[in-house]
Amino acid sequence: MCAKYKKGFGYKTINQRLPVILTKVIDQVARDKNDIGKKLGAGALEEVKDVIGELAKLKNEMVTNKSIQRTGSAVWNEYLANVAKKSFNGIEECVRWYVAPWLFVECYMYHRMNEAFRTSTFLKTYDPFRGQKEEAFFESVEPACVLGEFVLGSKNGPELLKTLLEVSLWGNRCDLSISQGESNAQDGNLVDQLVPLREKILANDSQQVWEVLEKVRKSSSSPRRIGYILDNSSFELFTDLCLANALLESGLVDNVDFYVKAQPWFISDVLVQDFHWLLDTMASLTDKPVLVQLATKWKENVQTGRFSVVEHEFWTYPHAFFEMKDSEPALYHELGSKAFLIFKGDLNYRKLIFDTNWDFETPFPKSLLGFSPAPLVALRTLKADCVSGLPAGVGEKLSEINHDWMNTGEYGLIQLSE
Ligand SMILES: O=P(O)(O)OC[C@H]1O[C@](O)(CO)[C@@H](O)[C@@H]1O
Ligand SMILES: [Mn+2]
Repeated sequence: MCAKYKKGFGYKTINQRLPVILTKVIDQVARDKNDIGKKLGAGALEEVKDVIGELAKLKNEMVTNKSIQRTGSAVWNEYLANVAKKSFNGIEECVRWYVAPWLFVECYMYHRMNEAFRTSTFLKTYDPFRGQKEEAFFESVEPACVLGEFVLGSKNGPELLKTLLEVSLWGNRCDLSISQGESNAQDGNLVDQLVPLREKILANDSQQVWEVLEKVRKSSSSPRRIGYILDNSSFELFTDLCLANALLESGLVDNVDFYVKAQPWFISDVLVQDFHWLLDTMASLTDKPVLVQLATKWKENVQTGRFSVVEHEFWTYPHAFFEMKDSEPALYHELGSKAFLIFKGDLNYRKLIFDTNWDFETPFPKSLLGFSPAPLVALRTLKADCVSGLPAGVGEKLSEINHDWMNTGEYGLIQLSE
């Protein structure tokens, strides 16, 4: 899929969404300029100007449909060469913003943005999205308290697990990329919304997920460790922690390894510091005892290693996941050592199914193209126009009602591949 078809979501993304997102990054850096200068001195101030120049250049390349440029990253250059080889007779110059695969181009924008920061001296670890992520959590403190009370007051077992799979799924509606950085917090009590939302789950394997996890619980291999490939910070991360908490406390698994991005990504994606920020912030909200209680528990899990946070550059590469086995065999092997994997969100889903226009009814495991390090579940609200594994007729019916149904975040999936 690429951005050349004006009716597709790819076109809208390259033509409207990404320029807005990048402009906001430039504005943010410009706003932070004086602070950075005051804190770090004149050298830093000069550098901020250079970074803004780089970002403006990037925006110009995007809106004028220039060729995708090589960068300082061998991995990205090799991927670009392969895209050229596969679709453009090897001519890299022909790989332009509107004709290159959409997934590649969208990731490339964030890669180039990060390169501008990372190659600087003073702004190496600057995260232009930090403020938005933090604000998003403060906007969802009330729904988080309600959910926290629910989690603490519930009995472990299949019902709670299935409920929390849905909670974590709908947490994925709160990403800041779909809203181009505008506030997109959880609205109201999510637990109460679950029943009416259920009809929006187009494929729901939560019972089978429970059965697979029961097998994990009974298995002799110890410790029973799962990998949780996270997506967004703030309320979504809170829902993920609630699910992980239930997995531990029900005795289904012993350890949860959370995989996070190593660079600011798609605005709201979790970085290591976002993970710890959330726990520290919850612990500091003394007028919200339920959040303090959960933070204490989860910090203890981090200290004892029952929770761990792992960053890996692969999650900010352009590769589809079926390519991981060859391009990042060590990570594939590492995921293969887990008893179960949870993949969150739209971008991870697109990478799982190679961002391909599958027939709606193609079985989900088949659309993973051989990616199968361990049994896995995808929890994803649909925010891009690709999907697989739908029951007969469902996709066709929804297309008749609203041609944009795959891009709105209104529908969800809980899909298992054993
Ligand atoms: O945070 P998520 O669920 O991966 O969504 C990321 C965003 O990227 C996209 O996949 C592509 O732009 C959107 O559809 C979505 O807004
Ligand atoms: Mn995201």
